[in-house]
Amino acid sequence: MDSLALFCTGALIAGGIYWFVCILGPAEQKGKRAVDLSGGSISAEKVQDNYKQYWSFFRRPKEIETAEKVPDFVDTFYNLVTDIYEWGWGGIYWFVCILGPAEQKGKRAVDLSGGSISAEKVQDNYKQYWSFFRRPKEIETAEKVPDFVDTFYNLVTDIYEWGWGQSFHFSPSIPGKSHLEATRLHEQMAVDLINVKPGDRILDVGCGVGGPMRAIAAHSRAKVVGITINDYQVNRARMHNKKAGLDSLCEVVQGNFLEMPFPDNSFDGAYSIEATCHAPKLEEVYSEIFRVMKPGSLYVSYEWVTTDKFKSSDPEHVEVIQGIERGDALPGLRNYADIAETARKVGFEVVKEKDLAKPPAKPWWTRLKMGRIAYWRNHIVVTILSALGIAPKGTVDVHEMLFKTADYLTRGGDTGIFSPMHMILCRKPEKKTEETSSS
Ligand SMILES: C=C(CC[C@@H](C)[C@H]1CC[C@H]2C3=CC[C@H]4[C@H](C)[C@@H](O)CC[C@]4(C)[C@H]3CC[C@]12C)C(C)C
Ligand SMILES: C[S@@+](CC[C@H](N)C(=O)[O-])C[C@H]1O[C@@H](n2cnc3c(N)ncnc32)[C@H](O)[C@@H]1O
Repeated sequence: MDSLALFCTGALIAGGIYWFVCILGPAEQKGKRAVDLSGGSISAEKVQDNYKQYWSFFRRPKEIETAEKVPDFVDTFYNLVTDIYEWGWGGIYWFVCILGPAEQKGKRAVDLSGGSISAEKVQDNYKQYWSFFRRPKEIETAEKVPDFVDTFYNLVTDIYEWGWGQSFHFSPSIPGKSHLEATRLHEQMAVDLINVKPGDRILDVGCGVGGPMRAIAAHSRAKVVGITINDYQVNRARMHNKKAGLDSLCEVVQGNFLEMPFPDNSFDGAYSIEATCHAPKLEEVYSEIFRVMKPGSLYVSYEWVTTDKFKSSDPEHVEVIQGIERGDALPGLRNYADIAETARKVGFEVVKEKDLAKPPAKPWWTRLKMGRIAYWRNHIVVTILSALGIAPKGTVDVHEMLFKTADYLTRGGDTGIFSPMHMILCRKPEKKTEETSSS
């Protein structure tokens, strides 16, 4: 059996088991399960008799003469069928919800698109993306990176939202807490670190569709301005902000974080969550952030890095890191030691630095591992939707790329050679120091 056939068979078996379990599982969130089917208010041992009576009464509806008996038999009918209806419709509803929202009001599989790329160009754009990022170490034309990152987010934004939620980042698992709660705590920690007050204006560098921005605005009551290179994300983020009733606190701007459309010294604080890793040179984005921050204000970043366990002489380490780079549009992962050095170089004081992935924190990658069955199911859904012409051609390739990337990320976590949450907290000094003003 070749690998494609093996993959399809595996996917079908996994999908079948999952679906079987879920037919027997909840119809809606807390709905009706097949194992709970009953005879309504008829006791279990009388269901068969009641069915026979019902059937002999309604078998020939045209001949029903005793009209006053009808309501009673209608009642019997509903006792017999209510659970089956609930289960059956629930099953259909549930299937739609497999195709449905990741979070409460998220993205449905039938709405998967190529972002701002028209459906017929998705496959070509994927090929262009892939030929650019296939060998990240060889990327020489750094100025092309933001364009390709933009293409990447056109291709993946809907899949991320559908399969992950509105926050495009990781967070350490927290026993007893859901992914969503752990995500929120990780986001709130960022804004707590930069000491902002209600009404302050802060910057979200690389804001995605704004999951963190909304959580941070709601938690701190600060006004958050987010910037993303991707136009499609701007529209999604604005739509979500409005739906969440947070549009008075959250603003979203399309732009390149290497040349931001904001005046000098205009923000009371800034943060970036797993976004600056897309910059070809960290120094360029850090110096832009430094420029727009007010003197004395704080900036926190969660950076993607290779850790002290990474050995460039180990081919397996290199394979994992390159796999992460190409599946995540990264022009080259940085080593953790470069982060603080770059921050200082652009003029920041480094207040604190800590890898939030290190124990006692619980693994951030368990969510990826646990999601594997869902990825197979998603793969089947995407393949079917794409074959039916509902999802753009190319969506299957993008999904497959993400599938592989999830595996590299998990290996990066398991081996400890990679962290997506190397935290650095920096202050812009009140006055420029001698050293930075002369350099
Ligand atoms: C910070 C970045 C993104 C980090 C994560 C949010 C995403 C990295 C890999 C993504 C995913 C991998 C597998 C997908 C799966 C196959 C699909 O069925 C559903 C979506 C995934 C789980 C997807 C979700 C987002 C990620 C976890 C980078 C880009 C700097
Ligand atoms: C992995 S997402 C993280 C989004 C968000 N911080 C979150 O956690 O949900 C990275 C974000 O960085 C943005 N980005 C990457 N390169 C950029 C650039 N040059 N200018 C502006 N935004 C950029 C992407 O558009 C995307 O929104």
